[in-house]
Amino acid sequence: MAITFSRTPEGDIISDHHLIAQVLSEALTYIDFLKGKTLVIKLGGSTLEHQRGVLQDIVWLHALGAQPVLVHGGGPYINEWLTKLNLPTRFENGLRVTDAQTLEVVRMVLLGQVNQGLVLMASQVGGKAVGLSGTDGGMVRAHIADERLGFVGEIDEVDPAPVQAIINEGFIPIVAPLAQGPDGTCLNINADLVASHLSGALNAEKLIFLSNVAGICRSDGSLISELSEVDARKLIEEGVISGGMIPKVTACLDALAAVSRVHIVDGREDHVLLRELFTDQGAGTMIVRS
Ligand SMILES: Nc1ncnc2c1ncn2[C@@H]1O[C@H](COP(=O)(O)OP(=O)(O)O)[C@@H](O)[C@H]1O
Ligand SMILES: CC(=O)N[C@@H](CCC(=O)OP(=O)(O)O)C(=O)O
Repeated sequence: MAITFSRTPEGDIISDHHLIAQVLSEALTYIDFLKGKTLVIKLGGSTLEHQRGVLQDIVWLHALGAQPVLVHGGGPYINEWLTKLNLPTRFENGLRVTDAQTLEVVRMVLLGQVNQGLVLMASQVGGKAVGLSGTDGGMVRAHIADERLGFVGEIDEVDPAPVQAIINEGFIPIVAPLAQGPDGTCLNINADLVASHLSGALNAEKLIFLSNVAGICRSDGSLISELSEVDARKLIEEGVISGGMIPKVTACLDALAAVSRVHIVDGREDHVLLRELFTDQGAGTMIVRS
């Protein structure tokens, strides 16, 4: 193999071999640290078209000894099916207004289409995944908090046992955001909130949101690399954080009670998970306790 040479920003000449050794030694510390640690990764519906690359990284993380748990959304896919069926799409503060007919579509799309598609894709990239939703084993229990939103749940509790059993058997759990209501009904839950509650219940090391933006941005579009709880609430009040970013940031803030590292990163970027987890500089926006 031919060795090529390049210059560092400081002007020093280094070889490819030198670079590879540098990257590996930086990564090895993180690889060692993440062994046996639970990582909850939320893949937004906005980013599902990049699922192959994301799943490849997740399968590698699993092979390296970490315990990744994937929670997925599917908002745009639900919208697409509602349009095909001539049903309306309506959101209030980033949450879907869900009547009985909409709930049927939500269940079919999230479980029948998105969840199963992810499980099959994980297998295509060499992993073994098991798909489930919050209704399985009564994992996510919720109640209707606001009648105006219809069958949308507010989470009461999460029992991590079904996901933990899947992890213990050596599989990667892939979770759809549905919940059991008080009388055994099915409720629609925003996937960001499921990811946040599940990360707390699993005592996860990290919670990472993959979305279709570089991270949280200011009103001029520039990226905020670190955001405190107080500033996050201010940006929501000012309307700088809006739409689907509201439940995401709310979920991040809720998670901070139990999980010390919460990130929002750009799921469209190749290997963003590996960059976030295995390099010193990280990626996207990190939300920190005030
Ligand atoms: N301050 C902000 N910074 C970045 N994105 C924002 C902000 N406010 C609103 N958004 C919107 O939030 C969207 C991400 O939320 P959402 O569409 O629900 O994604 P996902 O499907 O990944 O959960 C972005 O595409 C962007 O349009
Ligand atoms: C109550 C509520 O809003 N549920 C979401 C569930 C899917 C989701 O969260 O998908 P994203 O990650 O793509 O936003 C919905 O019906 O769209």
